[in-house]
Amino acid sequence: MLLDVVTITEKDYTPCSKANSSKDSVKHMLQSFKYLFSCNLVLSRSLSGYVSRMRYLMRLKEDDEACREALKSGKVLLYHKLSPLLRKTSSGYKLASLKTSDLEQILEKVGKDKHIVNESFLLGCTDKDEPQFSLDVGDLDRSALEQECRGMFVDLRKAFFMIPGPESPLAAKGQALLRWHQTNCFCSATGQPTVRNQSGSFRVCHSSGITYYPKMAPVVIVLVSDGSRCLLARQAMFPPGMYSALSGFCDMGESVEEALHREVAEEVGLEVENLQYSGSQHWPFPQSSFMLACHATVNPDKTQVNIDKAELEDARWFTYEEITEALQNLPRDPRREPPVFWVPPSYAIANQLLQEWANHQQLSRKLHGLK
Ligand SMILES: NC(=O)C1=CN([C@@H]2O[C@H](COP(=O)(O)OP(=O)(O)OC[C@H]3O[C@@H](n4cnc5c(N)ncnc54)[C@H](OP(=O)(O)O)[C@@H]3O)[C@@H](O)[C@H]2O)C=CC1
Ligand SMILES: [Mg+2]
Repeated sequence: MLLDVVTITEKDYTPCSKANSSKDSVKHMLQSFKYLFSCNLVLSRSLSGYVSRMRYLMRLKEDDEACREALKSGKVLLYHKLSPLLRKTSSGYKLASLKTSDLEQILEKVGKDKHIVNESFLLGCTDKDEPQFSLDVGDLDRSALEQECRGMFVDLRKAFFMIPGPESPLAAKGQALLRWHQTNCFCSATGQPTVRNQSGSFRVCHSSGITYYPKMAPVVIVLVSDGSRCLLARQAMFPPGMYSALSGFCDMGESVEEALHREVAEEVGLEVENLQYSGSQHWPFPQSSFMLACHATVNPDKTQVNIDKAELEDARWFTYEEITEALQNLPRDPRREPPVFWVPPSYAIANQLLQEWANHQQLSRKLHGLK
């Protein structure tokens, strides 16, 4: 089924959609399909299997005893001071996912009480219906653990370059949940300790009765196009040569559209139109952000950028050729000298926006008989 859908082309869609769809919306539909698949929303999976898995996870979040039971037969992703444990395989590195019983033995070998596994937080469920958890063992000896686990703890940013793409969201989620619990141990109203439920889906202050749920900060990210070029910017803190789409935190009370118009106006002094939603992503750096990604256009006669130097070091328009070259030229190896101009890697939603923009440009060039 996956192959059937992915090989549908714009041409295939055009006859049945002529009556009510423009070519742009057909392209957008195709992009949305590709995005669904890249997100691993596995449509071929039977609905009942997916629904029962979600219902099972829901029960684990609500029922502490059921969650404790699930942990016994589950898998745990181990972190050390928020760095995930990776294991070498024949083809590279993978996130290490330890059986709870194996982890208990490892903990005993390094002289720790095996019951600290109960401090794990529920992350989800594998395709084989195994519940998955995350646990930070940052107060234990790192090298002793690495030896016992036959792996190594790697900073998450570096780990993203090493692990297979589909594992990145899970590694990020594990870290985000751990960080949230580590930084929300006290009630902001009473200063009293908060207590987690077994799954870690919330913390409660028994003194004030306030329940705290894990939080993400909504961020808009937008790739602005003038029809033939796209606008990228860099902050002084970015690695040398890296440019990305414009982004910014939503203010309290703002809609995505308002945040997006405001951020572009603030950062580069332009007014955008034709907003088109592309997708979303949880982003763990530096704290949990919820990235909402869109495309937008500006009038090709009004492309003069006026940079807010407090926020951005540079912002400029890039051609289709520059973008396609940068997309093929990702610095996979952080030890190598980066190219003069490069863009965020494939695990970042900025990369998805650029891929979509390049595909769109390629199609419209074909339609206009250009190379
Ligand atoms: N996944 C992806 O493809 C990409 C992800 N991003 C992420 O998007 C996020 C936002 O982008 P950025 O352009 O820096 O944002 P902004 O343009 O809003 O600029 C950051 C400003 O927001 C302040 N700030 C920090 N945290 C928050 C918050 N939770 N709510 C409101 N304001 C805040 C900062 O203050 P101060 O620093 O002074 O404390 C700083 O002044 C970053 O976390 C970045 O990593 C960005 C581009 C690509
Ligand atoms: Mg910004």
